[in-house]
Amino acid sequence: MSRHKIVRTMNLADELDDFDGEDDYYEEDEGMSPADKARMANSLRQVREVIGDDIPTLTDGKIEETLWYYYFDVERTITYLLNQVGASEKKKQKKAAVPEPKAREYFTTISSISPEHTSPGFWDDTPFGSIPPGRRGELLPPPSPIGFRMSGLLGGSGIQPAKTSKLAALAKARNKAKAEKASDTTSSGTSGTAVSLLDRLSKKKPDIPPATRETPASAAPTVPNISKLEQLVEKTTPDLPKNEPVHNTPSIPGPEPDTVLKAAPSGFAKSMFGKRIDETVEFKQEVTDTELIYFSIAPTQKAAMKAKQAFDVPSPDDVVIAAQSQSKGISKVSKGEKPSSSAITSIQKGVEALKVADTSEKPVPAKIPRNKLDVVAEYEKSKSKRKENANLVVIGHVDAGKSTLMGRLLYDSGVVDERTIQKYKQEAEKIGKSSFALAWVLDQTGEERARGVTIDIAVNAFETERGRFTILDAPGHRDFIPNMIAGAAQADFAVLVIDSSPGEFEAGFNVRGQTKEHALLVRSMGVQRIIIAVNKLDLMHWDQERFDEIKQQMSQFLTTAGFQAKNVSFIPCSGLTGDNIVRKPADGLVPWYSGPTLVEELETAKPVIKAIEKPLRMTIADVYRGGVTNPVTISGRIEIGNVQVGDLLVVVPGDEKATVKGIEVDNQAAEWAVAGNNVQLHLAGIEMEYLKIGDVVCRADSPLMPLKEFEAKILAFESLTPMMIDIHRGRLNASGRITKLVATLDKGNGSVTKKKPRYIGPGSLAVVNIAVTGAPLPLEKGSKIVLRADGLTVAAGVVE
Ligand SMILES: Nc1nc2c(ncn2[C@@H]2O[C@H](COP(=O)(O)OP(=O)(O)OP(=O)(O)O)[C@@H](O)[C@H]2O)c(=O)[nH]1
Repeated sequence: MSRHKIVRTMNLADELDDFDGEDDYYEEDEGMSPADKARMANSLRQVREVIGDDIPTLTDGKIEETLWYYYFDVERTITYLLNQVGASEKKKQKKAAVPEPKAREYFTTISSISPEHTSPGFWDDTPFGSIPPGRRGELLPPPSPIGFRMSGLLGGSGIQPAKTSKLAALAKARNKAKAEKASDTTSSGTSGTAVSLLDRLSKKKPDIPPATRETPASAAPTVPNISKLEQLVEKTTPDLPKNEPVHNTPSIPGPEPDTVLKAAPSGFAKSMFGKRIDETVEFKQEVTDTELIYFSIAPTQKAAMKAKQAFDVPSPDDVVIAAQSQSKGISKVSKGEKPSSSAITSIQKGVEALKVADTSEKPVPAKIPRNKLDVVAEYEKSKSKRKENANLVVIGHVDAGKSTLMGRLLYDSGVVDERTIQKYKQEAEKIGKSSFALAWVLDQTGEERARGVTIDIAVNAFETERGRFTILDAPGHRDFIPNMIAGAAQADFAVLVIDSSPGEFEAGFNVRGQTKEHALLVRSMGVQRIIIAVNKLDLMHWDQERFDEIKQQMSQFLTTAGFQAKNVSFIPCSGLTGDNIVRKPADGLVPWYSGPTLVEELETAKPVIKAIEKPLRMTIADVYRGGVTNPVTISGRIEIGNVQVGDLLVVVPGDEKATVKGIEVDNQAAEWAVAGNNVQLHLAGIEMEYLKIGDVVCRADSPLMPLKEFEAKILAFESLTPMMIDIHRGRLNASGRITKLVATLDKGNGSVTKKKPRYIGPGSLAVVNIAVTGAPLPLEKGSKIVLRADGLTVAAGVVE
């Protein structure tokens, strides 16, 4: 799988180390960067100007901590402090008059605090995020918690636990259950805790057995280094004929030159999807001209070159897709052949259909009953008449401006009208969040609006002359990563939004930020094309240096994360002002930029070719009652295959069947739909309770067989041991356990480097055995999965 080219030929840990720079990691321990400090001083002054001495006990430290929590958002900090801390002061004063038992206890604690620590200088000697243990228990509980993590922020004692969203509460409950299970596990000799790769890098590296230790990389290469390397790679990589695709089966006529891929699967691809060599073999490295250069340059440069080279060849996904496109030609040739269906059970056929990377086998042509349409032929006929649909997932660190940017895009492209925006503005002003009016186009729930964060994926669509785009606005907050994974699983490409304002890019890019995790995740889910929207440049007076600085750091990281340079582009923009989103910036505003707007860039991104001939697979994203005529409706994106009115479907897990009564593609009634379409299927003959979000619908004659236990080839992002995990596949999210570490594999050729390892290090490719805790899951060979533990994404991989 191409996504795992992330670390195809390199040590991911070392690469992250290189590109983060040591400073990033020590930053966590040593406090804020100079830029953060300057921003903090400025923001503190602004807050003080507004609040003055209204809240006598409000220390600069508390303001600073709140500012830090809100990433220097002065408006939100003031709102919070006035509403919450101010209110608590008043309550405290009232309570002091008639102390109740609880309040007395509370004041006893306070009175025991040494005088120097109760003064406004309480925080003066305290670095952010590093409260001396002696002072921790002495902080005031938040009187009226405002939501997730607030009690943590203000050192809440738990007297009044923070209100959490349903999602957060669920996550909390799950984590608690997981922790309990993990402690059971630990007592039986296995560790349930994932050691964060980033933590590992930020601190002392643990002792790694010599056999698995990899060469540490040196300092981060600079952009000039990269471009020199790119030139070297270009010089030394044999030229592939630009319009001549290289296929595994060269005799089969291929698809259009611009839609096919240009080389055989890479070594890592073969490792990820090919057969495992079950012997511990000696790995003889093929030495090419390019390899020879590697040996004469620094390890980091070598890694960067390898990454570039790795992603300049087609991914295994691409190879499969190309082969699948070819299969149209094959089916024409072999139409007269007798299908061997009698010998193969329908389940096997389903699994066979998803067989990855074996493109030499001729697929058995689907038998089309007399009264049924040949959907593939219909699709071919209709192609020229309809606009291609592409799904784009919008990702990025919390508050980077994703929703605002997409709200702006929908507004400026006419999807949302002036009246609606005005209404949102007024409503937002009422609750003191006027700057969020555009974001409200996407953040529709009360909770999202009140908290100013996106929780679930918002789906919207807009059209340009060239194409139709479905936007999946993913939440940036780390608590909602599972929702973000669900969005990424349905995406053709990604828009990564970066906040360019001082300290914000750094906050998103460092260890705790979501910029890197999101980028790695979307790549892991198979997304190849990424557009970086360098946002909020209005706050930076459209400073070219800042844009270049972000571009340089991001390019280096994205190359390491497995994106080919040609699939990465950077757009300077401001979602709030709308400059360079749909319309060009005003004359003279950005003199140094003459490139495309964000929408123009989106139009150049081609949707991924889908396997439409294969048996149907669609994960249910939503289930609802559609009225008298359409009693039960499911929605989702068809991942593989096609569907037509009259098809008999089966819902997996389980064997409940339903007939397709009607289809809507992009809200338009249709007779059929193919992979890549966002659809609503109106079903007959099934009750709603048999349809669950995350279930997979298949054609009844080609179902998949749910799995209770399976082997997966995974790329570890964190250290893994036999441990409790959450298994994610799009909307599906279930708990399970890594029961066995089967082997670690060589990333170059897939051979086993170590059988039954004691642990799997970050950046390693490995085979593990996974047992599902509850009911079997609708997974099959080739299903892409993400594994999470303790709130971290610990691995991504593919079911073997
Ligand atoms: N000056 C300026 N502010 C912006 C811009 N884009 C967004 N903002 C502000 O940044 C804040 C956060 O914006 P959102 O759009 O909610 O951010 P988000 O990334 O969608 O947030 P989550 O979905 O919760 O992660 C709001 O106050 C916006 O008004 C911009 O281009 N310029």
